[in-house]
This record gives sequence, structure tokens and C-alpha cells, in this order.
Amino acid sequence: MEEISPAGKKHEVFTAWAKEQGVKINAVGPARIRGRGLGIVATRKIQAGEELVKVPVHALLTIDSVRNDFRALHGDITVHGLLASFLAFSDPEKTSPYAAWRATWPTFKEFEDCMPILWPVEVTKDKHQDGEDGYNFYAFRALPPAIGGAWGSTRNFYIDWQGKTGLLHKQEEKLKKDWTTVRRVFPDAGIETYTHYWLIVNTRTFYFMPPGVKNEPPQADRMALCPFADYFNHADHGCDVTSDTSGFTITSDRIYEAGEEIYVSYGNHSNDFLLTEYGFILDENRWDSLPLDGPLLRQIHKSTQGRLNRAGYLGNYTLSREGVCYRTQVAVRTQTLGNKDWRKFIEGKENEMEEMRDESKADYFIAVRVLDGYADEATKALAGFAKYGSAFPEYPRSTLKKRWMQIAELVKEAYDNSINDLTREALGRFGGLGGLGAL
Ligand SMILES: C[S@@+](CC[C@H](N)C(=O)[O-])C[C@H]1O[C@@H](n2cnc3c(N)ncnc32)[C@H](O)[C@@H]1O
Repeated sequence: MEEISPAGKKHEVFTAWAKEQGVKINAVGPARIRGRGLGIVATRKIQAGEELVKVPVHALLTIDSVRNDFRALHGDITVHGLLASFLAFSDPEKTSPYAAWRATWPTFKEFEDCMPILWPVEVTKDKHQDGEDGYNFYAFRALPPAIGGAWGSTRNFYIDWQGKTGLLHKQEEKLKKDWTTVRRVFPDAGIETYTHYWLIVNTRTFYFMPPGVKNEPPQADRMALCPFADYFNHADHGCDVTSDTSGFTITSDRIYEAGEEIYVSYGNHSNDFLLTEYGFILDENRWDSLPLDGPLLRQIHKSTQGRLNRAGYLGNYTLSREGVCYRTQVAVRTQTLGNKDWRKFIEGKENEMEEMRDESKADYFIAVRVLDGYADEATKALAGFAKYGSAFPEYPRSTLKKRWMQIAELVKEAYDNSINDLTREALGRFGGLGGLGAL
């Protein structure tokens, strides 16, 4: 059972305020939950299908809560950037109605602990060291490939894999762009205050389509801060969240015992995504996956990548517990089949015999050229934590170490679940897999 304690006075004040705004709260309340800040718990036994929280549209904080003159000052800015600017720098009178709510949000210090974007460079940048023969090679990369956007475990071979598409880099760019606009409007404003509210918006908004909008705003701009509902923590299974022109409704998905924590799901996110965007990872995550573009694309000639592109299969390759995704299977077969047979494969026209032969070759490639590299990366990172980890603050150290262990585990499970017996036997004869064997 989780370690749960009372939320405290300011949360009681806010809950009363939320009710005054028309938020309906049934059989749930906020509580402090170890390792998760605040969360929502059942105050009595709850049946499946009970409406737990209803937030009316007029209680939401959206782009419509920001006055036109304040909006106009910013010109072309994302809704995310504008809401953060409104909370951080608008006339205090405009945001004072939200004072009781704001008091319940995390502090900047709390974000500094958990959000990778605020972690010190010792954690986020690669460590390099000089080899005996003059090569400078990376010694330890603490960030997982999906977050750091880099891959490459052997000396002499350093690949800035997804390069600018790493999750952290993308987030930094978004913040930088918004801040550039806001700084023009408020030249004396501090970046720390802005970043604080930008992260509040990042971690607490719900996807919301404003009622009566004529031109659909881009998906990333459909954001709403949702009083009280923003206490819900995330799990890979959770209560149903629905929205319509009247607002948001959260309905229980199953029976809950009194005192039990109740979750919603923020989406089908991998742990790397959750860590970057929300500052935590789950122990159990059915959506967990690893990107494979780095290890795979570096093995595929540019002209073949062109062929994949034309067929609609270039990039976005992933690995889950069950094995590699279908897109990866297609990409791998550019290496194991001739062009004609590759076509047959994507058109589903192989006969049984061809399928069997083809699967063995593809499995072998996946095991040796893809999974083994990932396993190797995880083994090296874990060794790096043993050597350099003590210099890190506690939360990044324990979280990243755990994440790398999950990565190693996931690669191993993918291997066990997807590589066929024949291939395993063959690999066994060659002494097993280097990196995988070590896990
Ligand atoms: C919408 S808020 C939820 C309420 C939040 N826990 C609080 O204290 O106000 C989202 C934030 O809650 C935390 N969180 C959500 N789900 C979590 C989980 N399963 N484990 C740990 N932290 C979680 C993360 O810090 C995330 O950025």
C-alpha cells in the first residue's frame, strides 16, 4: 500500500474554492502520496462507473481566460507559451482569482529535482575521456537514447543518433522559442519564473477542444488547466476522462477501496516520454517502448533509406516487450531480402516456406545487429552509474539508473518473446549474444 498522508490546509482551502467554481467532487479528495507529490484518493468505497469529478468549462483556465490585449502583446506564440506568460507576468489582479489554486502547484525547486530539462549538465551531458591512443571517446551517457537523442557505445563510433529529435532537445527548443517571444514583451522578466510556469502548464494541462471554435487550433494548442482534476496522477490504466462543451468528467473505471489512489492515464506514453515531460517513470508501463531509429538506420544505406521512404516505412521504429514493431520488420528485410522478395514481404505474398526462411534471417539480424547493441548500451550505462553516479543528485541518479535497468529488461524480454528457437540455437552455437548475455 502506498504511503499516504493528509494533503494539508492549502489543499483544503483550494478544494473549497474549486467547489465554489462549480467543480463537482464525489467520493474523492487530494492526499499526499510518497514519491508522487499530491494525488487523488477514494474517501469511501467507489463502484465502477461513478462520476468522480466534473469540471465545468467556465472553471477551466484556457486561452479564453487570457485577455485579448495581453494576447496581442505576444504576437505569434504557442498557447503553452502564452498561458505560461499569463501566469508568470500578467497583472497580478488578473491571476489573483486563481491564488488558492496556484498555491497547490509544485515549486520551482520541486521541478529542479524531477524534470530533466532542469538537471545539471553533469547529468545531461556525455562524459568523455581520452583513450591511451589519443582517441577521445564517450565514457558514460546517463540519459537514455530516446531522451538524450544520442547513441553509440563503442569508441571510434559516436553517433548523434536522433540528433535534434531527442525528446529533451525538442522540449528545450520549444521553451527557448516561447521565452524569446516573452522576453521581448517583458524585458525585465526572469527566465526562472517563466520556466516555472511553463513547466506548470507542461505537466498539468489536459487536452481540450474549446467549445464553438471555428478554425481547429493545432493539436498542441488545445490546452486547458483543469482545477482539481490536475491532482490526478498517471498510470497506464486509469479512470475515463471525457470532455465536451460542458467541460471535463472523470469517471471511475473499476471498484476502488476507501483510501486507494485513483489515477487517470495521460496517454500511451513510454517511460522516456514520461520522464522528459512529467518528471517520473512508472514501474509497470504497458506502453513502454524504445526507439530503434538510431541503431537501425545507421546500418541501412542512404539509397535503401530512400526506398523505405517511398514505401512509407522510413523511421519511427520501436521495440516493445513483444519484440520489434512491423515497421522495423520491414526495414530489417531490406537487409535480409532481395528487392523482389522485400516487395513480396510488404505485400504479404510470401508462401509458408519463404516466410519461415525469411523470419529466421530477420530474427538473426534483429538479435545480433539491433538488440545486442541496445543491451550493450544498457550494460555500459549501468557500469557508468557505478563509476560516476555518486556525483549526481539523488533523484536523477536513482531514476536514470532504474530506467537503464528497465531498458536492459525490456531488451531481454523482447529477445525472449520474439526471437525464434532456431535462431536462438544458432546464436547459442556462436557463444550467445555479447551484450544480452551479460544482462
Ligand atoms: C497533473 S500533475 C498531478 C498532481 C501532482 N502529483 C501534484 O503533486 O500536484 C502531474 C505531475 O504529477 C506527478 N506524477 C503523476 N503521475 C505520477 C506517477 N505515477 N508517479 C510519480 N509522479 C507522478 C509528476 O510530477 C507529474 O508531473
